[in-house]
Amino acid sequence: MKFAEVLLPVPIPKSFCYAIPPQLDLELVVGHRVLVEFGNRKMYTGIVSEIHQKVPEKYDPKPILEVLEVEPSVLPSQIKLWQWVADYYMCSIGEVLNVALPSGLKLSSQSFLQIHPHFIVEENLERLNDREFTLMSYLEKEQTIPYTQVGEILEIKSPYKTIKNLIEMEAILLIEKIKEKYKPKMEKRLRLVQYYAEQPHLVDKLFEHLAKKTKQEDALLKYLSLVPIHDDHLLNYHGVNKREFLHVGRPLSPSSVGTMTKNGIFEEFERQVPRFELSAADKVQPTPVLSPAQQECLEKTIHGLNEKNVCLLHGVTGSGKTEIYLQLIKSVIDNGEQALFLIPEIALTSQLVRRLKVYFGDVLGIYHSKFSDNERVETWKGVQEDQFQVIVGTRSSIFLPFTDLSLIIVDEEHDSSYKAHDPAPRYQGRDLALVLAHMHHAKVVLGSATPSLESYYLAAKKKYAYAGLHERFGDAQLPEIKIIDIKEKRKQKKMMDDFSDDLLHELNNNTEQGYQSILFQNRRGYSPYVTCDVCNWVPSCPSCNVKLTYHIYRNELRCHYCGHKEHVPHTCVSCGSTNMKTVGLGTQKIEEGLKTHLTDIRVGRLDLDTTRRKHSYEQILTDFEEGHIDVLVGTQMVTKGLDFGNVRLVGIIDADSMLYYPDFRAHERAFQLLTQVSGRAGRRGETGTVILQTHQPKETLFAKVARNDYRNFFRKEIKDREQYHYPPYTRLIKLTVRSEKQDLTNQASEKLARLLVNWLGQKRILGPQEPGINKIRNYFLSEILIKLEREGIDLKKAKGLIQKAILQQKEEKAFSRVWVSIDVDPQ
Ligand SMILES: Nc1ncnc2c1ncn2[C@@H]1O[C@H](COP(=O)(O)OP(=O)(O)OP(=O)(O)O)[C@@H](O)[C@H]1O
Ligand SMILES: [Zn+2]
Repeated sequence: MKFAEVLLPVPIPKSFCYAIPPQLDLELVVGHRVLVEFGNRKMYTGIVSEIHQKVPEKYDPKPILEVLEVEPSVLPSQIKLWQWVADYYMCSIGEVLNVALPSGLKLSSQSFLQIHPHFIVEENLERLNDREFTLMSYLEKEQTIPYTQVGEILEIKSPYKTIKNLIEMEAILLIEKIKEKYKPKMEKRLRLVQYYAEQPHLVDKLFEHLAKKTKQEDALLKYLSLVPIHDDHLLNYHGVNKREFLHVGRPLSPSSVGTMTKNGIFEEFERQVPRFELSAADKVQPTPVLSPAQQECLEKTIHGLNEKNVCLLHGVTGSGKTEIYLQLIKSVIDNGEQALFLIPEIALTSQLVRRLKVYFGDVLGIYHSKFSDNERVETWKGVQEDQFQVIVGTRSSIFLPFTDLSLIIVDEEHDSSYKAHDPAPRYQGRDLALVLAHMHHAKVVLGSATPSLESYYLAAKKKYAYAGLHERFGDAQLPEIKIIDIKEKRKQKKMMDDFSDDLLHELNNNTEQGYQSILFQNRRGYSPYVTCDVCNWVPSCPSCNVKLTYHIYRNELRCHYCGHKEHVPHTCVSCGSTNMKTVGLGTQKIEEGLKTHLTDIRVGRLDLDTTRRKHSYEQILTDFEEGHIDVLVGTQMVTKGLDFGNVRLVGIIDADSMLYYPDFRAHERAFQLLTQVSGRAGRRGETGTVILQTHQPKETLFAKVARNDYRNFFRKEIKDREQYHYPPYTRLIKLTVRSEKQDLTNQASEKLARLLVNWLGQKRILGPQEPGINKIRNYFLSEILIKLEREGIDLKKAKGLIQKAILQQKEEKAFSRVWVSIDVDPQ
């Protein structure tokens, strides 16, 4: 008898043993998706992680019900990675599986039954017992029913036997019904019938024919101006988007165009809208020629990779790091191997994909959290079957089934969106990329204009190779950064609301000369709210301990943690006064202010509120790129890798708030953000300008940003980290204790902290303390921070003790409704 260890998507840190029925014995291998029963009548898709002959001692294993595929979807190397993630990030392998595997590959008790297409109930009445007959009649009526309903229909507890008989009889099929059906988006297009397109002289005849029908003539003219078939008749093949043809530019009469279609001049056809539209011909182009400085940097990188496997590519903003990545990826493709190009969450734009598609064509696959299940499964299969040699994707693409990975590029490696928060595993994509590479003997390039302190530290210690690129591509220079003293300006009455005279002047000037500008406002920790002018009462969220944020357009208050909304109160709940006023400074207020001070300027806004819908982020950037927006106001979103040649001015409304964020990374973040946003200015041709407004013009960090002096920034920051025992000198693990009662949370966290102090020592435990926001979604929170040394400590043992402490506490009855989440390397 053989057994299989099966991984299930449940938060229990182990695999589960199932018996392999004899008929499945030959086909089953590690990595297969199988259907199993778990708990009471629940069915799950599991992944076989091991096949063995050890008979379980304590229980009688249930059998595997089905093998769901011929070729396994998961590779043994992936299971190894999942296990690593579970161990390092202190969660169950089931939780990893849950994040790693696209939902399209996870069948669960939500599976469906359906009549086998060849089975006719009337002809088989004698073979069916009563129960089976009841179920089949039901199915004839309903077509498909969920597995979970079968018990109810038959009024029995465990319906599996009935189902199994019916499957064996080939009376029914078990199917995986995908919740979100993949519907390709179609568009209606229009083109000349091929007959005319191939013989342009006939088109001239056509004009004679249409001489008195001006509307039709008009339509034909417009078509020919859009699709110059006289130059190249092949252009006709793609035709034009029908709706745009009718309504964009000179409008046409739909009925005339309809007549022309009826008369066989135009023809309509449908085309699937590509997920990322390609503008150029779908031909693969040669990668760009590198400048001498880029070439040198490329050679240094290759040399570095050969020596150390990991290379930090530190290139100033606009230096053309992407072009260097392209060369590296190109040689991977030529060798017939795979490359993974990781980018931060928001940076996956059609701008970038278009750029890459042009060079790599069909071997480029895309993987994104915003894709539907089916799209993700498509990419998954494409990687496994070697259809894709290059994957560009966000952090979850680390979990794809690579067979022959030889290079990983982590672009903007400092970006905090590489870190996953909830749910577990709370992994750091950059760090995990290094682990994945190690498993595949692949190389890693970490690229950034503002490297994370950790990566630069390791490069300085010669653990990583280092390749610098200190100049911008072409003749472009780094922008000139002007520091403006807000306090001084106020004194001189030269502040108009939030704008200094210099900023308004530059904005005006820049726009008049036909250039574009970006205005950055870091809203984090400094958002607009409503307050009572008499008693200072501020409305807050009923379920979270936070102030509500004011949204000017809808004139309402919103909680940014749970989404709660309410009307702006007219009277103060606390003192009854009617003097309610708005305070604070968000992107919305900047946008409004700008419109009043510079009336002729077209302003756009890019932040969480304007980009909630699936394509709105793209849309705003396209509008900006096409010049429909003069000034783009935004949060951190405007800082990430945007490459617009026409931007010459960047304004930073208030640089100070970032410095005081209660986090040991505050200075690092501020340096990175300010440098990155400044780097959007003057990327081609004329040198850009940055106006940085602050109340502390003497702050040395700003001077370092202005001089682009990463090295001195690093020197000071790393000293502080060493002195106060923070990463990269230590490792942090953050525990968040959570319950519905404040007392209970406090008791539990204090007790847990005491236990940890006993086991790990006083100096390694900080807290418990209430976080700045101590109540979210009706749960009260408390945090414990554990600091572990980098060296000379048994990390595995320490983590084991932490887990044991949490478990031990959970077993106490008083704390059964307390939850503790673990965040290793919090960010
Ligand atoms: N060798 C080259 N040939 C042609 N164009 C280039 C070359 N190198 C860079 N460029 C152009 O210069 C601009 C900046 O390059 P890129 O976006 O790769 O910079 P980056 O280093 O990624 O900057 P950032 O860190 O600011 O995002 C791009 O528009 C790019 O197309
Ligand atoms: Zn809330």
